[in-house]
Amino acid sequence: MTPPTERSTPLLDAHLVVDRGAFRLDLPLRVHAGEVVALLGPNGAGKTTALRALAGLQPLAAGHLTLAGRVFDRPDRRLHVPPERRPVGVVFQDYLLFPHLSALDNVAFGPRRHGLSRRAARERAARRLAQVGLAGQLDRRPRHLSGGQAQRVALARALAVEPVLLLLDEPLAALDARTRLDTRAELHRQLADHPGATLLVTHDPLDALVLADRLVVVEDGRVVQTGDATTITTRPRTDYVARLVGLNLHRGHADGHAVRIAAGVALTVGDDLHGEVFVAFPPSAVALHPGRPDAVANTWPATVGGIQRHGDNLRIDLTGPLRVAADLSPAAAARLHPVPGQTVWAEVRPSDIRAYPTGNS
Ligand SMILES: Nc1ncnc2c1ncn2[C@@H]1O[C@H](COP(=O)(O)OP(=O)(O)OP(=O)(O)O)[C@@H](O)[C@H]1O
Repeated sequence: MTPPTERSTPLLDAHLVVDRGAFRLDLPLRVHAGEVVALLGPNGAGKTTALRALAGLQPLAAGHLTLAGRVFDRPDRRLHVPPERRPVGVVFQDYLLFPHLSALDNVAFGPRRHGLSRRAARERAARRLAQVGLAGQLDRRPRHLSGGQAQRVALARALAVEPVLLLLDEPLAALDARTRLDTRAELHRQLADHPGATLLVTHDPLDALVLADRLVVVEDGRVVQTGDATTITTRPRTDYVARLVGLNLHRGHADGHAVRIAAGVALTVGDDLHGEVFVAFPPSAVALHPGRPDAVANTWPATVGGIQRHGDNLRIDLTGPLRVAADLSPAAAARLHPVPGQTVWAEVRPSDIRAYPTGNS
């Protein structure tokens, strides 16, 4: 989609404040027409709570929720519109299809409730199912559908009410790896055609990166980072995001090209910066040597911790002044023979390190 301008009015404009016991979700959220936003975060971050609040299943403690200019939640004015009166379509993680209804009647259910005649609702449902490639499966009950087909029925059902806001809760989590790949591509096509706002809740970074225009990362009920896929994957701002995108991340103090990271470790970086910075580099950029290498910059002594297989390589966790993951090719591993507890020297080339200020996101 064309990126929305900063000034255009978002279709979804919300500030979700929800209390669940000791946990508080405090999440500003704006999604424009045609935009797909992924809400990404670790277990317990508050993703499901946000989704339930948007659907109207969870009352807000404070804040507001506006869809296409209409207010649906304003606790300070005691305003709360119940789920069934919201222009919201939801694809639940396990789809929640009605087992006793055919695919067609599952999809026709929403339009019927919105007042369409039985015939009009079934016509719309048939059209929706055809759009997701299920024209031949209209009469099938959910138990006779494959996982991928059930997912598409659930999507057709959510879209059949022509929602202003489409909510997807881990939409591919229930599928096996192969079906996931095909269904992800299919879902991407369907979302591109959806004129409303879409919010995708997931803890799978691949789903978020493939399906979303923008990512909002939450940890412990708060937004920790937001941006497009490139920003998130190249400039992580928390350990969680760095792990998600497979980068080593450290904070340090920059003085030109030199960044002081920890006691005794300073890294030379390509970027010329001053003040507090993040430095990020991939495990594949870390070379390991049995003794001190000749390179003058960016070497430090480290201790081999855990060793795991990582694709064709070995992933080594290094302890010492910097906790860093390093990937060793089979050839490099054969030369080094890493064993836990072994002392090695780590080296990263300045050109492989990205440095950026901690201040703005
Ligand atoms: N019924 C409840 N009562 C009290 N606290 C709850 C309840 N349900 C969830 N919580 C708390 O709310 C917080 C957010 O949970 P939530 O399910 O929204 O996270 P999530 O990001 O969706 O996690 P997951 O990826 O594991 O589904 C958690 O700390 C959890 O302990």
